[in-house]
Amino acid sequence: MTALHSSAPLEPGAEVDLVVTGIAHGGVGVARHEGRVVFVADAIPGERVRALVTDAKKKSFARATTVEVLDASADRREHIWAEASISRAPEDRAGGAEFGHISLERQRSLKAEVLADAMSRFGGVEFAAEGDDDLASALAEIVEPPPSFIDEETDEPEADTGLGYRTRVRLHVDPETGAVGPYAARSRRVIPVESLPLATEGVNQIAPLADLMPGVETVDLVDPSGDDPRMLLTLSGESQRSGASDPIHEWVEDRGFLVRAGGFWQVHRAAPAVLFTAVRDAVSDLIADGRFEPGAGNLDLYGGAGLLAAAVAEAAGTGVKIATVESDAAATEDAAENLSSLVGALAHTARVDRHLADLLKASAPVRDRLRRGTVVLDPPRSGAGNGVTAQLVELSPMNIVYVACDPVSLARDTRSLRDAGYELTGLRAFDIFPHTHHFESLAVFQRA
Ligand SMILES: C[S@@+](CC[C@H](N)C(=O)[O-])C[C@H]1O[C@@H](n2cnc3c(N)ncnc32)[C@H](O)[C@@H]1O
Repeated sequence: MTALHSSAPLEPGAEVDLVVTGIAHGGVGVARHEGRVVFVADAIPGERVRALVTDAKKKSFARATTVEVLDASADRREHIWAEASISRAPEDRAGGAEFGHISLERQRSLKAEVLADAMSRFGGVEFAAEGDDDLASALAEIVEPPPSFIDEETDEPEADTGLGYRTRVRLHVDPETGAVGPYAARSRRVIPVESLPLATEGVNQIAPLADLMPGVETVDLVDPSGDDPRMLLTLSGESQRSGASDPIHEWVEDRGFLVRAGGFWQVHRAAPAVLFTAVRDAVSDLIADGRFEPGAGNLDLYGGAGLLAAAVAEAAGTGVKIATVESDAAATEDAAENLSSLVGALAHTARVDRHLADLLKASAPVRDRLRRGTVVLDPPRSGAGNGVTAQLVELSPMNIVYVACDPVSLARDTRSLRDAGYELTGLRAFDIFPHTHHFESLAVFQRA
């Protein structure tokens, strides 16, 4: 039986037995079958699994999904979401919790491996163990867990379950049946589910999981820290979401932010505070090293509603000069409001590449102020990219504080910045998407 599976050809629909030896970007295991790489979903490095081949078009690699665990890892757990478990057929598994079958500690060490591997292969940065630590334990500490919340009933810190954190969830509607649910992993098939274990209680209370919603395309559930949870609907064939521009309030510790219901806001209920604090601390370190000038041309690129510019101001004082650049006009309006207590803050609606192109044509005194400045950037998943990175290098700010949600994009941009003479002086990572393969990183670069 095993021998038959082991030698089965790699073609869609075939089942093969695989030994999973590593983890790849995207949260999939890496195995080999007759010399060819196979990316295996729902497995853990160290396991032997039987997997269904789902895609074998490429010569260099194939894709497969675990259907049975033959030798389980000690880190395998019952999936946190019954509807995403491997007891279901691959096409019936809910997507969005692809690490939900792994212990939280191992999830974090796998994320650390992905970061270290990306930094080594694309960024030219090798992770080294410090002191008596071996590399594995040094790596294990790179990805920091989110802080515990205090349970309002017991006044004790909540257990670290990695559940109940998403304040934003998008559900989809099956165009034929009207059923509402998440997409299946790697497909656009709507999977009806009984609950959303990664989402907050507020999101779960309003989630229309048992309803049929014909004529609706997407259902966005939003649970702001300062307002009641709400649902934004996109009707079939329309691009606007109902209520998307309604103002809502978010709290980051004791600081209030105005945001649009449909605008960008960090997803984990702890994430705004985690990233605010990390950027504030990075800027405080630059100040302590005499490398930060409050009156220089400081920038918060991809600035959203101004969360990270506010973090810079918390470290550098309310007299800091800083401009946010954001393509969404409504988010820029919110940033202007959120930063209104800072006399030196400006909020621009612009694409970052276009804004930087304008700055590069500015007068010599303006260019000099920008050269003495610090750039914070928090781009979408694709990263700054070669174009914006080249513009940053030409602008040549003293420091770059880069917040990244994709480790490979960060690593690629790290190489460009290092090649241009920037030194990577700090790197942290935060597990603010538990039970998924995602995590956030913060890298600090200093001009030599
Ligand atoms: C990851 S979010 C970060 C927002 C903000 N820093 C925060 O933490 O709330 C990225 C933001 O970049 C904006 N954006 C995406 N592409 C852009 C571009 N080319 N130029 C300017 N802003 C862009 C999005 O609208 C979004 O608000």
